[in-house]
Amino acid sequence: MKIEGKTAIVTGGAQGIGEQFCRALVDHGANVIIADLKKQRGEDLCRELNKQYRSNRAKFIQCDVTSKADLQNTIHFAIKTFGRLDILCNNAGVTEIGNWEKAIEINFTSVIRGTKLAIEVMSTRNGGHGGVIINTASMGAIFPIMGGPVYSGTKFGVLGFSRSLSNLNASDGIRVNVICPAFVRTEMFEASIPNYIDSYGNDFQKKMKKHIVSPVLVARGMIQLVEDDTKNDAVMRVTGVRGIDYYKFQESKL
Ligand SMILES: NC(=O)C1=CN([C@@H]2O[C@H](COP(=O)(O)OP(=O)(O)OC[C@H]3O[C@@H](n4cnc5c(N)ncnc54)[C@H](O)[C@@H]3O)[C@@H](O)[C@H]2O)C=CC1
Ligand SMILES: CCC(=O)/C=C/C=C\C[C@@H](O)/C=C/C=C/C=C\[C@@H](O)CCCC(=O)O
Repeated sequence: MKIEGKTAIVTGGAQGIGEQFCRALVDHGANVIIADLKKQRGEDLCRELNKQYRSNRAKFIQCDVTSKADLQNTIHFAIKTFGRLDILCNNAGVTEIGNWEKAIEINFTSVIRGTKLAIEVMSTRNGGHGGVIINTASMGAIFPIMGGPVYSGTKFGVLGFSRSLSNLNASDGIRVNVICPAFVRTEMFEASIPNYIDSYGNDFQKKMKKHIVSPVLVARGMIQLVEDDTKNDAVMRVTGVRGIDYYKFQESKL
Protein backbone atom coordinates (compact mmCIF):
# COMPACT_ATOMS: atom_id res chain seq x y z
CA MET A 1 0.00 0.00 0.00
CA LYS A 2 1.28 3.46 -0.85
CA ILE A 3 0.95 5.29 2.46
CA GLU A 4 0.84 8.84 1.10
CA GLY A 5 -2.71 10.19 1.19
CA LYS A 6 -4.04 7.27 3.20
CA THR A 7 -5.71 7.57 6.62
CA ALA A 8 -4.52 5.69 9.70
CA ILE A 9 -5.74 5.29 13.26
CA VAL A 10 -3.17 4.46 15.96
CA THR A 11 -4.56 3.46 19.35
CA GLY A 12 -2.20 4.17 22.22
CA GLY A 13 -0.65 6.70 19.85
CA ALA A 14 0.23 9.40 22.38
CA GLN A 15 3.48 7.85 23.62
CA GLY A 16 5.88 4.94 23.40
CA ILE A 17 5.65 2.62 20.41
CA GLY A 18 2.36 4.19 19.26
CA GLU A 19 3.92 7.65 19.19
CA GLN A 20 6.64 6.36 16.85
CA PHE A 21 3.94 4.70 14.73
CA CYS A 22 2.24 8.11 14.38
CA ARG A 23 5.51 9.89 13.58
CA ALA A 24 6.44 7.32 10.92
CA LEU A 25 3.00 7.35 9.30
CA VAL A 26 2.86 11.18 9.12
CA ASP A 27 6.41 11.16 7.77
CA HIS A 28 5.24 8.81 5.01
CA GLY A 29 2.43 11.20 4.05
CA ALA A 30 -0.52 9.62 5.88
CA ASN A 31 -3.34 11.37 7.70
CA VAL A 32 -3.12 10.06 11.27
CA ILE A 33 -5.69 9.90 14.04
CA ILE A 34 -3.86 9.70 17.37
CA ALA A 35 -6.30 7.83 19.63
CA ASP A 36 -5.40 7.65 23.30
CA LEU A 37 -6.56 8.26 26.86
CA LYS A 38 -3.78 10.80 27.36
CA LYS A 39 -5.29 14.04 26.06
CA GLN A 40 -2.41 16.40 26.84
CA ARG A 41 0.29 14.16 25.42
CA GLY A 42 -1.80 13.32 22.40
CA GLU A 43 -2.63 16.93 21.63
CA ASP A 44 0.99 17.99 22.15
CA LEU A 45 2.16 15.30 19.70
CA CYS A 46 -0.53 16.33 17.25
CA ARG A 47 0.53 20.00 17.41
CA GLU A 48 4.21 19.06 17.07
CA LEU A 49 3.61 16.89 13.99
CA ASN A 50 1.40 19.45 12.24
CA LYS A 51 4.00 22.16 12.89
CA GLN A 52 6.89 19.94 11.73
CA TYR A 53 5.12 18.90 8.51
CA ARG A 54 3.29 22.20 7.98
CA SER A 55 0.09 20.25 7.61
CA ASN A 56 -3.14 19.36 9.29
CA ARG A 57 -2.69 15.61 8.78
CA ALA A 58 -2.44 14.71 12.46
CA LYS A 59 -5.55 14.77 14.64
CA PHE A 60 -6.03 13.68 18.25
CA ILE A 61 -9.14 12.06 19.68
CA GLN A 62 -9.45 11.00 23.28
CA CYS A 63 -10.41 7.34 23.14
CA ASP A 64 -10.68 4.56 25.71
CA VAL A 65 -10.30 1.40 23.62
CA THR A 66 -12.37 -0.54 26.17
CA SER A 67 -15.38 1.58 25.13
CA LYS A 68 -17.12 0.38 21.97
CA ALA A 69 -18.64 3.84 21.58
CA ASP A 70 -15.18 5.46 21.76
CA LEU A 71 -13.81 3.08 19.12
CA GLN A 72 -16.82 3.73 16.89
CA ASN A 73 -16.42 7.51 17.38
CA THR A 74 -12.72 7.26 16.49
CA ILE A 75 -13.46 5.43 13.24
CA HIS A 76 -16.30 7.82 12.38
CA PHE A 77 -14.01 10.79 13.18
CA ALA A 78 -11.39 9.44 10.77
CA ILE A 79 -13.94 9.07 7.98
CA LYS A 80 -15.62 12.44 8.71
CA THR A 81 -12.23 14.22 8.81
CA PHE A 82 -10.32 12.47 6.02
CA GLY A 83 -13.05 10.63 4.11
CA ARG A 84 -11.61 7.13 4.57
CA LEU A 85 -9.88 4.60 6.81
CA ASP A 86 -7.03 2.57 5.28
CA ILE A 87 -4.79 1.58 8.19
CA LEU A 88 -5.63 0.59 11.77
CA CYS A 89 -2.88 0.00 14.35
CA ASN A 90 -4.41 -1.70 17.40
CA ASN A 91 -1.48 -0.76 19.59
CA ALA A 92 -2.85 0.36 22.99
CA GLY A 93 -1.80 -2.02 25.74
CA VAL A 94 -1.04 -2.26 29.43
CA THR A 95 0.82 -4.54 31.80
CA GLU A 96 -1.13 -6.95 33.97
CA ILE A 97 0.33 -5.41 37.07
CA GLY A 98 -2.39 -4.54 39.54
CA ASN A 99 -5.32 -5.35 37.26
CA TRP A 100 -5.07 -8.47 35.09
CA GLU A 101 -8.73 -8.28 34.11
CA LYS A 102 -8.15 -4.78 32.69
CA ALA A 103 -5.13 -6.08 30.77
CA ILE A 104 -7.34 -8.69 29.08
CA GLU A 105 -9.91 -5.99 28.23
CA ILE A 106 -7.39 -3.57 26.74
CA ASN A 107 -4.81 -5.93 25.21
CA PHE A 108 -7.18 -8.54 23.80
CA THR A 109 -10.92 -7.73 23.85
CA SER A 110 -10.35 -4.20 22.52
CA VAL A 111 -8.08 -5.46 19.73
CA ILE A 112 -10.85 -7.84 18.67
CA ARG A 113 -13.47 -5.08 18.82
CA GLY A 114 -11.30 -2.53 17.01
CA THR A 115 -10.47 -5.04 14.29
CA LYS A 116 -14.13 -5.97 13.79
CA LEU A 117 -15.25 -2.32 13.63
CA ALA A 118 -12.51 -1.46 11.14
CA ILE A 119 -13.39 -4.46 8.92
CA GLU A 120 -16.95 -3.12 8.65
CA VAL A 121 -15.78 0.18 7.12
CA MET A 122 -12.72 -1.06 5.21
CA SER A 123 -14.29 -4.11 3.53
CA THR A 124 -14.58 -3.94 -0.26
CA ARG A 125 -17.74 -6.00 0.22
CA ASN A 126 -19.26 -3.00 1.99
CA GLY A 127 -18.07 -0.46 -0.57
CA GLY A 128 -14.82 0.23 1.31
CA HIS A 129 -11.30 0.60 -0.11
CA GLY A 130 -9.85 -2.45 1.72
CA GLY A 131 -6.93 -1.75 4.03
CA VAL A 132 -4.33 -3.02 6.47
CA ILE A 133 -4.76 -3.86 10.14
CA ILE A 134 -1.62 -4.14 12.27
CA ASN A 135 -2.10 -5.66 15.73
CA THR A 136 0.66 -5.09 18.25
CA ALA A 137 1.39 -8.34 20.05
CA SER A 138 4.81 -9.00 21.59
CA MET A 139 7.58 -11.54 21.67
CA GLY A 140 5.52 -12.50 24.70
CA ALA A 141 3.11 -13.99 22.11
CA ILE A 142 5.80 -16.43 21.00
CA PHE A 143 7.73 -16.95 24.25
CA PRO A 144 6.10 -17.09 27.70
CA ILE A 145 6.82 -14.15 29.99
CA MET A 146 7.62 -15.12 33.58
CA GLY A 147 6.05 -12.45 35.73
CA GLY A 148 3.47 -11.64 33.07
CA PRO A 149 1.39 -14.79 32.42
CA VAL A 150 -1.88 -12.95 31.77
CA TYR A 151 -0.11 -10.33 29.67
CA SER A 152 1.55 -13.07 27.64
CA GLY A 153 -1.84 -14.79 27.34
CA THR A 154 -3.40 -11.64 25.89
CA LYS A 155 -0.63 -11.44 23.32
CA PHE A 156 -0.95 -15.12 22.38
CA GLY A 157 -4.63 -14.31 21.95
CA VAL A 158 -3.94 -11.33 19.69
CA LEU A 159 -1.67 -13.56 17.58
CA GLY A 160 -4.19 -16.37 17.23
CA PHE A 161 -7.09 -14.00 16.54
CA SER A 162 -5.15 -12.02 13.93
CA ARG A 163 -3.80 -15.11 12.12
CA SER A 164 -7.34 -16.50 11.92
CA LEU A 165 -8.33 -13.50 9.75
CA SER A 166 -5.92 -14.28 6.91
CA ASN A 167 -8.83 -15.02 4.57
CA LEU A 168 -9.95 -11.35 4.69
CA ASN A 169 -7.32 -10.37 2.14
CA ALA A 170 -9.06 -12.37 -0.59
CA SER A 171 -12.63 -11.76 0.53
CA ASP A 172 -12.54 -8.14 1.75
CA GLY A 173 -9.27 -6.64 0.53
CA ILE A 174 -8.01 -6.35 4.11
CA ARG A 175 -4.54 -7.54 5.16
CA VAL A 176 -4.12 -8.41 8.85
CA ASN A 177 -0.59 -8.61 10.27
CA VAL A 178 0.97 -8.88 13.72
CA ILE A 179 4.05 -7.16 15.07
CA CYS A 180 5.93 -8.80 17.95
CA PRO A 181 8.48 -6.50 19.53
CA ALA A 182 10.93 -7.70 22.15
CA PHE A 183 11.55 -5.38 25.13
CA VAL A 184 11.13 -1.72 24.15
CA ARG A 185 12.28 0.97 26.58
CA THR A 186 8.98 2.74 27.18
CA GLU A 187 6.94 3.59 30.27
CA MET A 188 5.40 0.12 30.08
CA PHE A 189 8.79 -1.56 30.08
CA GLU A 190 10.02 0.58 32.97
CA ALA A 191 6.89 -0.31 34.98
CA SER A 192 7.50 -4.01 34.35
CA ILE A 193 11.11 -4.17 35.52
CA PRO A 194 10.33 -5.04 39.19
CA ASN A 195 8.21 -8.02 37.99
CA TYR A 196 10.98 -9.11 35.67
CA ILE A 197 13.56 -8.88 38.43
CA ASP A 198 11.30 -11.01 40.65
CA SER A 199 11.02 -13.60 37.90
CA TYR A 200 14.35 -13.46 36.08
CA GLY A 201 16.64 -12.34 38.91
CA ASN A 202 18.52 -9.18 39.82
CA ASP A 203 20.67 -9.42 36.71
CA PHE A 204 17.54 -9.15 34.50
CA GLN A 205 18.54 -5.85 32.92
CA LYS A 206 22.06 -7.12 32.19
CA LYS A 207 20.73 -10.44 30.80
CA MET A 208 18.01 -8.79 28.70
CA LYS A 209 20.07 -5.80 27.46
CA LYS A 210 20.62 -7.48 24.09
CA HIS A 211 16.86 -7.99 23.72
CA ILE A 212 15.93 -4.32 24.13
CA VAL A 213 14.92 -2.58 20.88
CA SER A 214 14.10 1.02 20.00
CA PRO A 215 10.47 2.03 19.36
CA VAL A 216 11.72 3.65 16.13
CA LEU A 217 12.76 0.19 14.84
CA VAL A 218 9.31 -1.16 15.73
CA ALA A 219 7.75 1.68 13.72
CA ARG A 220 10.03 0.84 10.79
CA GLY A 221 8.66 -2.70 10.95
CA MET A 222 5.08 -1.45 10.99
CA ILE A 223 5.72 0.68 7.87
CA GLN A 224 7.13 -2.42 6.11
CA LEU A 225 3.98 -4.40 6.97
CA VAL A 226 1.75 -1.61 5.62
CA GLU A 227 3.71 -0.89 2.44
CA ASP A 228 4.37 -4.50 1.36
CA ASP A 229 1.16 -5.76 -0.25
CA THR A 230 2.46 -9.34 -0.04
CA LYS A 231 2.36 -9.15 3.76
CA ASN A 232 -0.84 -10.80 4.99
CA ASP A 233 -0.95 -13.17 7.99
CA ALA A 234 2.63 -12.01 8.66
CA VAL A 235 4.09 -12.33 12.16
CA MET A 236 6.93 -9.82 12.30
CA ARG A 237 9.52 -10.05 15.07
CA VAL A 238 11.41 -6.94 16.11
CA THR A 239 14.20 -8.19 18.37
CA GLY A 240 17.61 -7.13 19.55
CA VAL A 241 19.17 -10.38 18.36
CA ARG A 242 17.71 -10.37 14.82
CA GLY A 243 16.38 -6.91 14.09
CA ILE A 244 13.29 -7.20 11.87
CA ASP A 245 12.38 -10.67 10.62
CA TYR A 246 9.36 -12.92 10.27
CA TYR A 247 8.38 -15.85 12.48
CA LYS A 248 7.37 -18.89 10.47
CA PHE A 249 4.68 -21.15 11.92
CA GLN A 250 4.01 -24.73 10.86
CA GLU A 251 1.26 -24.51 8.22
CA SER A 252 -2.16 -25.78 9.28
CA LYS A 253 -3.14 -29.04 7.59
CA LEU A 254 -6.84 -27.87 7.47
N1 LIG B 1 7.36 -1.88 25.91
C1 LIG B 1 7.59 -3.14 25.61
O1 LIG B 1 8.56 -3.78 26.07
C2 LIG B 1 6.69 -3.84 24.66
C3 LIG B 1 5.40 -3.38 24.40
N2 LIG B 1 4.60 -4.10 23.55
C4 LIG B 1 3.23 -3.65 23.27
O2 LIG B 1 3.31 -2.42 22.53
C5 LIG B 1 2.12 -1.64 22.76
C6 LIG B 1 2.52 -0.25 23.20
O3 LIG B 1 3.25 -0.38 24.40
P1 LIG B 1 4.26 0.76 24.91
O4 LIG B 1 4.38 1.84 23.89
O5 LIG B 1 5.48 0.08 25.41
O6 LIG B 1 3.44 1.27 26.18
P2 LIG B 1 3.24 2.71 26.83
O7 LIG B 1 2.68 2.43 28.17
O8 LIG B 1 4.48 3.54 26.71
O9 LIG B 1 2.10 3.36 25.89
C7 LIG B 1 0.84 2.76 25.82
C8 LIG B 1 -0.14 3.81 25.37
O10 LIG B 1 -1.43 3.20 25.34
C9 LIG B 1 -2.35 4.06 25.96
N3 LIG B 1 -3.48 3.31 26.53
C10 LIG B 1 -3.46 2.47 27.60
N4 LIG B 1 -4.70 2.03 27.86
C11 LIG B 1 -5.53 2.62 26.94
C12 LIG B 1 -6.92 2.57 26.69
N5 LIG B 1 -7.74 1.86 27.49
N6 LIG B 1 -7.41 3.29 25.65
C13 LIG B 1 -6.59 4.03 24.88
N7 LIG B 1 -5.25 4.13 25.06
C14 LIG B 1 -4.74 3.42 26.09
C15 LIG B 1 -1.57 4.78 27.05
O11 LIG B 1 -2.23 5.97 27.43
C16 LIG B 1 -0.24 5.01 26.34
O12 LIG B 1 -0.24 6.23 25.64
C17 LIG B 1 1.34 -2.43 23.84
O13 LIG B 1 0.33 -3.21 23.20
C18 LIG B 1 2.38 -3.35 24.45
O14 LIG B 1 1.79 -4.51 25.00
C19 LIG B 1 5.03 -5.24 22.92
C20 LIG B 1 6.29 -5.71 23.15
C21 LIG B 1 7.20 -5.04 24.02
C1 LIG C 1 5.07 -7.71 34.03
C2 LIG C 1 4.88 -8.30 32.68
C3 LIG C 1 3.74 -7.53 32.03
O1 LIG C 1 2.60 -7.58 32.48
C4 LIG C 1 4.02 -6.68 30.89
C5 LIG C 1 5.10 -6.74 30.10
C6 LIG C 1 5.19 -5.69 29.09
C7 LIG C 1 5.98 -5.69 28.00
C8 LIG C 1 6.99 -6.71 27.68
C9 LIG C 1 6.65 -7.68 26.62
O2 LIG C 1 5.71 -7.24 25.66
C10 LIG C 1 7.93 -7.95 25.94
C11 LIG C 1 8.44 -9.16 25.92
C12 LIG C 1 9.70 -9.29 25.29
C13 LIG C 1 10.41 -10.44 25.32
C14 LIG C 1 11.67 -10.36 24.69
C15 LIG C 1 12.55 -11.29 24.59
C16 LIG C 1 12.29 -12.71 24.99
O3 LIG C 1 11.07 -13.17 24.44
C17 LIG C 1 13.43 -13.57 24.49
C18 LIG C 1 13.47 -13.49 22.97
C19 LIG C 1 14.44 -14.52 22.46
C20 LIG C 1 14.55 -14.43 20.96
O4 LIG C 1 14.38 -13.32 20.43
O5 LIG C 1 14.79 -15.49 20.38
